[in-house]
Amino acid sequence: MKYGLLGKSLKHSYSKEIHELLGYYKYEYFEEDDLDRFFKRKDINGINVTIPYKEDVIKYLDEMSEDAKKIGCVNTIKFSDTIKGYNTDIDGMEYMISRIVDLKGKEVVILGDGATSKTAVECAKRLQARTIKVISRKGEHKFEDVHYYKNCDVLINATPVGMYPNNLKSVIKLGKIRPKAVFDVIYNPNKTSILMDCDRLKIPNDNGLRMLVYQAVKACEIFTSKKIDDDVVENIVQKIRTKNMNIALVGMPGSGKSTVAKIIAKNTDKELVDIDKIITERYGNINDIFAVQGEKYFRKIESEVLEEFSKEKNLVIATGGGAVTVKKNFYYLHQNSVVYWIDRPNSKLSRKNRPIYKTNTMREIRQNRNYLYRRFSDKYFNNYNAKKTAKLIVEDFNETIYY
Ligand SMILES: Nc1ncnc2c1ncn2[C@@H]1O[C@H](COP(=O)(O)OP(=O)(O)O)[C@@H](O)[C@H]1O
Ligand SMILES: O=C(O)C1=C[C@@H](OP(=O)(O)O)[C@@H](O)[C@H](O)C1
Ligand SMILES: [Mg+2]
Repeated sequence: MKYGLLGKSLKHSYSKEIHELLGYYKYEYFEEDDLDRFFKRKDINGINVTIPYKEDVIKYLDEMSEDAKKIGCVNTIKFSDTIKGYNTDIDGMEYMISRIVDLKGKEVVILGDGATSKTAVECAKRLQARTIKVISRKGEHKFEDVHYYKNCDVLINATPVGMYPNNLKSVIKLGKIRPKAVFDVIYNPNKTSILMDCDRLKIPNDNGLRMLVYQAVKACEIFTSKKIDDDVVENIVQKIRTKNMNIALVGMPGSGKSTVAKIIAKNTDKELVDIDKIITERYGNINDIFAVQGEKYFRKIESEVLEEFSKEKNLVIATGGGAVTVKKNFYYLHQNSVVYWIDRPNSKLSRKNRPIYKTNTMREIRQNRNYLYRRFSDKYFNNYNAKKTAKLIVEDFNETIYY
């Protein structure tokens, strides 16, 4: 019995993890250049199909489901007496959307015109949207004209722009359009720049993880002829988020970020990334950097290191106390992290080896930064006792990533 995913570059896929959590079979990755060769294999029972083969596989099929025919894309194939293609992406998309908004009678704008966009169009039709506009780079309606649809109800990003490792790229700016709900089929990073802007503007949104898990569950049902509960979907979504998302700490210099982050890493399977430590390893002592090249240069390299690490997964990130003074660091951090502000009273803050306290008093720093710590963080904890703080943060993280 062989099950797996057919595609070209599958390093970052979550499919193996999802299917194996379902527990019915082992799941392999088939990275193939030659589809003729693959479809000659006799040992395959079921596969999922991903970029770039969702249309290319059609010629090898004996039958197709109605949805697959309508969309013209196949993401699931069952091999029995015949080879039958299905599209369960559309079911995943329906699940993702319908948890948040009823599409009936709504004006929908879809970004992109590739395979996922075709799925989104059929999904919007199935859910009885009033109007469906596809905008793309080269099509009839263009990304730069997105402002024509300023008052649309629902926006769906069906492009891969902004997907890891090209984090924070986006085909449109949300300011030009004010939908009432937004969906992004991307799930790595957890939040694309569009979704972070939605959070800021309190626009309901979801990323593509639920769609991904749900399409896998529907594929599994096809493979095994078993019915799987929606609870299982939510359970897997939570497990993947717990494993993939980061915990990031911000707060005053000397408030215990490095200490608490170390304890969290010890007590979870998350890897510790102390931004100051990496800067020291790469560029030398932080006191010397402040003394020789100055604070501005330090902020530049701090941002670069933060950008590099904060798009990775399953980390505990201890930031330096001044990370909040650079605006773009907000986006670096929030794409994959729940951000915690930890604090201690001024009298308890450590000054040792902290060049920032040479040029500014503690009061000044607090005055300049407290509102930034508040703005940057999702939650606040008084770091009264480092072990306790670490424990409370992990508990909170496990609860809050479930949304
Ligand atoms: N809750 C706490 N109680 C007492 N000392 C603490 C606590 N948290 C951290 N410390 C101590 O404070 C100092 C600064 O901690 P550190 O983790 O380096 O802070 P930051 O990374 O925020 O600058 C260290 O000596 C650390 O052991
Ligand atoms: O607050 C700041 O401006 C700084 C805090 C330090 O990190 P800690 O907060 O870990 O002390 C370190 O990044 C650097 O000395 C600058
Ligand atoms: Mg530190």
